[in-house]
Amino acid sequence: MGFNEEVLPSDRLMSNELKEIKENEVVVWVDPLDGTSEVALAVKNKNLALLEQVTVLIGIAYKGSPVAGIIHQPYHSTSGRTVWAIKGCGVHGLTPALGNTQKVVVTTRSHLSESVSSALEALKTKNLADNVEKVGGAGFKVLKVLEGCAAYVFASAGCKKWDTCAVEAVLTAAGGRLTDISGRELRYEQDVQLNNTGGVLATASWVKHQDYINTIPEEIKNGLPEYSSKK
Ligand SMILES: Nc1ncnc2c1ncn2[C@@H]1O[C@H](COP(=O)(O)O)[C@@H](OP(=O)(O)O)[C@H]1O
Ligand SMILES: [Mg+2]
Repeated sequence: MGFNEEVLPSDRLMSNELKEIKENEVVVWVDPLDGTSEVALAVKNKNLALLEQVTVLIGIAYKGSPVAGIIHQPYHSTSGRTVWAIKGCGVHGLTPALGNTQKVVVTTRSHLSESVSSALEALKTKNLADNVEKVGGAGFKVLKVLEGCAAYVFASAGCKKWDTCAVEAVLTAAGGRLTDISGRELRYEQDVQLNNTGGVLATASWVKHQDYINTIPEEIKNGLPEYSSKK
């Protein structure tokens, strides 16, 4: 990727801050097919409804933080939809829910583990999860959070930076938050470790992120260490 230096510096409308961005400070994280297991299952079982859970994710990080994201959902309704956000410019393609009568928590359908189940049980006891829905894909789960679910909880280590960069940008623009399950920020520099080893916790704007962090038991958090942000 490069900048067209003949165009950008000559654009008088562009702020100095934007002109000063260096190429190596920008990283684009792409997941061309999020919800891979769901695609496989949809084909195997001829269950085309599962294709709704498939998304294409493009996230842009600047100095390690997500600043823009695109979540494209090709099989939404009849013609698909594209939900996107740029830091400071709001969310487009969907109107984020401002609350809900129930706190529905979404989690993995195909990568369940003991730590994921235990974290969900703990949240239920503190009324932070009235119901749990198991669905595929990081993109689809964050769309569910934007549309009225309270949180996306994945207390396990398999999720990657390309699963979370775009969705974090969109969720943050909607007033929500995405961290690991211990509340640590996820980093997106180009030489960062690829796995989100500390798990994923994404919450809607209308619930308290810290309540979810405080409720997930310490032994689960300690079982998911975040290694050095550099390889
Ligand atoms: N145990 C595991 N092994 C491999 N990938 C995993 C994993 N757990 C989570 N993931 C990753 O997290 C993403 C969301 O998982 P899930 O749908 O189970 O919530 C998956 O995206 P993909 O569907 O693009 O592979 C996959 O990259
Ligand atoms: Mg993925």
